[in-house]
Amino acid sequence: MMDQFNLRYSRLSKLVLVPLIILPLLILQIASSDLDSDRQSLIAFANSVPHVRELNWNASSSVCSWFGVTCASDSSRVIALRLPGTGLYGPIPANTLGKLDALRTLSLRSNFLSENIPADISNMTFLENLSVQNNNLSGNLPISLPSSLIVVDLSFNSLSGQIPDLNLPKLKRFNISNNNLNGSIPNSLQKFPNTSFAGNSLLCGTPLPPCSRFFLSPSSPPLESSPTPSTRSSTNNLSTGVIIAIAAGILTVLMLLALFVLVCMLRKKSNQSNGVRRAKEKSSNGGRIEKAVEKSSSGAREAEKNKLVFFEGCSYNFDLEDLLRASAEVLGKGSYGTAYKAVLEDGTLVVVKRIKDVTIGKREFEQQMEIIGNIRKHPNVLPLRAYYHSKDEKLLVFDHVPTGSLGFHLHANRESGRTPLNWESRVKIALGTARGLAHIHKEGGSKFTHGNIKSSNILVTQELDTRVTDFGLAPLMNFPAIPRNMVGYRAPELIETGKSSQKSDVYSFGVLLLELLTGKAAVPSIGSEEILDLPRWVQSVVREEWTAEVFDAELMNYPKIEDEMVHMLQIAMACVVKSPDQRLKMDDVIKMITDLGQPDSENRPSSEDRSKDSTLVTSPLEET
Ligand SMILES: Nc1ncnc2c1ncn2[C@@H]1O[C@H](COP(=O)(O)OP(=O)(O)OP(=O)(O)O)[C@@H](O)[C@H]1O
Repeated sequence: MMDQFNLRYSRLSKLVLVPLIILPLLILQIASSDLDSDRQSLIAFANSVPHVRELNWNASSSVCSWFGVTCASDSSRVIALRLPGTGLYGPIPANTLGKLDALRTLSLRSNFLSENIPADISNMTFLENLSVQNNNLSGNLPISLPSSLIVVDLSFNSLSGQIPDLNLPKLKRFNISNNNLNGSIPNSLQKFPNTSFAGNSLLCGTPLPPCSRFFLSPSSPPLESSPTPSTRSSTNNLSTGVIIAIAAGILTVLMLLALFVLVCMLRKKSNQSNGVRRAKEKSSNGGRIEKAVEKSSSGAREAEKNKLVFFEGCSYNFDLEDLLRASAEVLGKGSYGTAYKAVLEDGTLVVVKRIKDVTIGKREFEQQMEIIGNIRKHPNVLPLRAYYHSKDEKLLVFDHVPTGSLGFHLHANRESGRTPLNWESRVKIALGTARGLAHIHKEGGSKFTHGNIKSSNILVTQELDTRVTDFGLAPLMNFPAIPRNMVGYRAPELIETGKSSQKSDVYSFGVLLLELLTGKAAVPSIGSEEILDLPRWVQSVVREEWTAEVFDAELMNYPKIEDEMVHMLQIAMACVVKSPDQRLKMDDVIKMITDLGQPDSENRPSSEDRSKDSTLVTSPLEET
């Protein structure tokens, strides 16, 4: 009896107890293998995507404690990955992040990620928040995104093609502004404001202006492609009288247009001659600036026939004779000629640039001077005060900035215990330069370029206010008009074609930012190391993960600036992207530098946010 009971008991215990013990173990094992697979995916991602900031994803520590990683409360899966502003470079490889199929939040904003958004993102069937704004992502949008998405931010990338009719029923926030998208906005996304789509010049339809027939919404009814029979017949039935009337109308409009253009041209010409004040001509020789001018030419004799041309708003009261009598000290020899500090007899101090190798004629020279001189006043731009043109001499007159150039402050006397340019000053100079350059671009017109952005052309006042100088001179020389002294600042397409553009100016500006960050010169100069290709050098250092070596040793003593430096590095690298169209625009640069160091809850989590309890799951609407 007892034996029978024992037998039954042992069978029962096998039936009940074994599953009771084994099942949880099995569940645990499955859970741990899921977490292990998440770990593998993250490691594969980190191994194939270079990054400026170290991630500290050690195989020995728990994946749930890794930087930027958040796990579910039972530590079974990775549910959030937040790596904003980490300096991630290059494409997001397929089969890495796409395998994190329990992810709810993916935030990779403000990096340098490029190429397509991988299609396997659609495997993340729980994804609620996708924030990849401020990268260089390109190509078409994936045709399907997880239907669980609540927040999608893809703004400030280079995405192109049409927006597919995505099935995102839960979507509450959507931003795809500032890309290269075209076509019409699908019906399902038309409920979002126009700021969600702005900055895509070829995008149309509600909430943007209506589409032409070439850009139909994937979900809107097709437009009639051919005229209706009634319109066709009415066209065919136009009487000869009507046709003659239309022809006469067109002819009148054309004549009026021609008249209008003629009047405009005459007006412009008279404005130009009124826009300048010509200085009184005197005829006297001898003076030290004149000696510099006279050496090789009959400049002084020519001067008698020519005039010093001042621009409006200039308060100088001297003439060519005064200038020629001024004492002169050479400031330096540049790509366009020699710059002198000239002290006039009444004590007025100016800088005179003697331009050589001008290959264009007088009229073209004057036209270019008019464009430069008429750029309106701006606190960050050094205005051209006057110019002089004769057969043998070409002179430009500027205000003197006694405190010298950024190049001087950054590179001179490094070894001799000087007071280094601190981080705050560097940010102020970067911002001033960006503002000055943006103003020059706007005022000069879309074809007008600075053409010679480099640290010796960024003058810095006592108060660290920036004055951008030496702009618009490249067209005075014939093709290829690339200043010799700007080797390390030249954009790849400028080297190739010899033509500067506003985009090649952005590239040079990016190199200037790298110069501010690294303290290394982009042109060979006395007392500085010869690193001529700063973008390439920085990229190689970042790739090898020697991040700390990128930054100027002089900056290392300032506390709590690492975040700002990394962010500035990102701005710089987004200016020196190889493809001109993918470079930042100066207005965006200004905004980004202005935002530097501001607590940016919308765009940047603070370090406290990053170290939050890994089990804390916040609403995706709050955690972009
Ligand atoms: N208005 C100014 N006030 C004070 N220093 C100036 C002024 N303009 C130029 N300089 C300084 O004079 C030196 C020579 O200037 P210059 O513009 O001729 O040559 P560069 O800047 O070295 O090269 P590039 O001619 O290619 O621009 C530079 O160190 C420059 O910073």
